Amino acid sequence: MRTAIQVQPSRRQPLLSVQNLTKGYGKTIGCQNISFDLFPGEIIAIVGESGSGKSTMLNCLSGGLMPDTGSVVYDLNDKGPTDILTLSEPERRKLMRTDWGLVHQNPRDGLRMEVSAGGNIGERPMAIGARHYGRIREEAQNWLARVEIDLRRIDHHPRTFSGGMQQRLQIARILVTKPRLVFMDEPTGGLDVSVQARLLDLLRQLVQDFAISAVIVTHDLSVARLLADRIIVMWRGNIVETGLADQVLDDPHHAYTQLLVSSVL
Ligand SMILES: Nc1ncnc2c1ncn2[C@@H]1O[C@H](COP(=O)(O)OP(=O)(O)OP(=O)(O)O)[C@@H](O)[C@H]1O
Repeated sequence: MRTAIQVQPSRRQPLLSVQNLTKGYGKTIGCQNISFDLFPGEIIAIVGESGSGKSTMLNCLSGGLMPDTGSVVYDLNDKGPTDILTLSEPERRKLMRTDWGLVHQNPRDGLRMEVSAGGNIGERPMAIGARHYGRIREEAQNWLARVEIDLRRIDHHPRTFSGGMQQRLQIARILVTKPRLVFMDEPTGGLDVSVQARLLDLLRQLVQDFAISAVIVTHDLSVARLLADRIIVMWRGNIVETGLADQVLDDPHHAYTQLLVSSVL
């Protein structure tokens, strides 16, 4: 597990504060009364079985879905704590391009498949004003090296890459602008076990190097153990347990968490 920044939470301002987030689909509960704070540099994993409400919650946080009730207060660089649900669509899009990033489970949803690997990495810097071609290309090369992709592939399209390479490229595409908050939806899902292990090592290194805060949705408890400082367990749309990652995994209190942990063992 990563070492959390050792500052008393009560003295720190949360980077993200989620209060009473609820989203239903007709009579079906998506997620209900979700509240938690995420502090700067912290990684939270949201775990739970299929249908427990993880994606609904992540989509409400990252702007893909409008919740029925609740607030998502983010400490904006220029304005300070602001409920992002009150931002206009262009303001939200700008936030997603700059201070936030979203890593999709399927890299095809996060990459532009008809654009070269270098072009994929250069897009976010260009969107926030980078114009010098040589510097953008150099930055793309640096990021390809960081995510262990052969620099000779810089002009190749991601569709010619393996699944693991595509996922690493998607991560480079997001992290190049050093977002303060990254949402990840099953970042290692759909990959072979050995490819998953390599990706997890890489992710752990990158979040440490760049002091990134992240909310990671995963049904894989080993991903949560390796990357997260804290774990939130969801069941039937509700949070049933939350705590330090090792605590939750080694000494689960709620019967559902106990079942989840024992099913992996
Ligand atoms: N678009 C939708 N329309 C109707 N019901 C939905 C929709 N999306 C999700 N649900 C329901 O909301 C509940 C939570 O689903 P959600 O996809 O958020 O769970 P999850 O934990 O992310 O599952 P998975 O890991 O399979 O993605 C489930 O009962 C699901 O059937």
